[in-house]
Amino acid sequence: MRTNLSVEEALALVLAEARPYEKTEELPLREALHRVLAEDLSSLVDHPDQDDTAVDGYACRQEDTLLARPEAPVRLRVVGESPAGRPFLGQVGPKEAVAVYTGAPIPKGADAVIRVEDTRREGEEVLLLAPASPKDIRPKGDDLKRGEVYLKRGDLLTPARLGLAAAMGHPRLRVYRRPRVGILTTGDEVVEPGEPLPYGGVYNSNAYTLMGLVAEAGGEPVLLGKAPDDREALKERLKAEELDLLLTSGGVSMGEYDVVRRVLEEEGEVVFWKVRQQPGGPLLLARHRGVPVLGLPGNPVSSMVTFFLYGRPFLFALLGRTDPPYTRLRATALTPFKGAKGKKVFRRGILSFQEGLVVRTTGNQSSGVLRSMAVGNALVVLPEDQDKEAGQEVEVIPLTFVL
Ligand SMILES: Nc1nc2c(c(=O)[nH]1)N[C@H]1C(S)=C(S)[C@@H](COP(=O)(O)OP(=O)(O)OC[C@H]3O[C@@H](n4cnc5c(N)ncnc54)[C@H](O)[C@@H]3O)O[C@H]1N2
Ligand code: MOO
Repeated sequence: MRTNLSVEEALALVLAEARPYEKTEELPLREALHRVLAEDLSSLVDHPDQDDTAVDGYACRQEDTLLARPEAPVRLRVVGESPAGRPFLGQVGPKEAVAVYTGAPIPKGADAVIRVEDTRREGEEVLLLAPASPKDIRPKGDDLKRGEVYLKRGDLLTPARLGLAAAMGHPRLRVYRRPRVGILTTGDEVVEPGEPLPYGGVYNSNAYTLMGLVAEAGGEPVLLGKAPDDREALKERLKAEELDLLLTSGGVSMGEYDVVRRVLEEEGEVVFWKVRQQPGGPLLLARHRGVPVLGLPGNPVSSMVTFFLYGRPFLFALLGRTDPPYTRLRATALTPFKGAKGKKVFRRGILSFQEGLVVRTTGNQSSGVLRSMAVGNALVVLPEDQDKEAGQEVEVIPLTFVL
């Protein structure tokens, strides 16, 4: 077992646990939002499927219209119309025009379009007050070319990408199944909200913060409740759930892991324990029957921060996601931030934009103060042995994308 690792060493070991993940399913478009594509997607069509018009107006031959001016309009005969969805199938000859509507194919023979605002209609004729031009023609394949790959395996299906998949003609998409992430609570003092709080008791908040973070990271949270006192019962429980990652909360500070630790020892191995960081110093990585286990420290802030910094990147790596698990920005500190000797520190801050990015502290930075995570929207990263004063630049990791 390794111990006292740097954040970077610990993250590398966690990511090394991400084995190729092959669990996929096919979903209709309407169910695929925020899932991750499991295959490259190429377009089944050209879009537009032929040259079409980007404006309402008249399609004609440019050479007929070159001299058109408001004082000397050019007169063309309107031989038909081509609304979107009902294309004009004839030919546009010299001195002829076809009324076209945005999205309609350009009829054969025409090579230019004039906007309706630059024309005057007189019965079967149209007067052009300016020359027609090809600039409002969208060439075939301008947006999508048949056979070309526009979405990649590992791409998160955002609303725009879901629309793009639809535009390419795909009714169903092969996506990764959400990795199943077990959340196991430990601690005799921990009780469920709704139960009476015993002397020295604490309500279980970690199960719910972790449930939310797992879902946000694309996983399927599997709430396993509190670790039973009985080793065999815990083994059966874990076997039945077929997990891709197991999170435990609490009981890691002095390596006393009770039932959980003994099950891990009997059926698995501990890869590392303790990282030079705060909060989250006592983080533990283990393996249990091929499933990586992150032993998250019980303090509410520590369990959230360690999941965000290690669990979330693990899930992204597992699915080969093309977007990063989090971003790093630089902001000006509005308040001082205290570092720690020999440890990388992650303070909670409120990040906002005031001519530039600025960040201020959420107040009490104790690992037991969950409010700091609820009020804050970013982690302020302090390298080992470094305090930051107000006015200095700091590294920040946004926790949400709403500032
Ligand atoms: N002698 C030492 N004591 C501690 C050390 C140390 O190095 N030496 N490390 C401290 C650090 S740092 C942390 S973080 C915590 C980690 O503790 P554990 O992972 O062992 O967690 P617990 O002791 O079980 O609980 C800590 C704290 O969190 C509360 N808790 C636990 N589970 C939940 C839950 N599901 N929901 C809400 N709150 C929970 C628990 O009541 C405790 O207050 O250890 C330090 N101690
Ligand atoms: O490292 Mo512990 O996570 O401060 O509270």
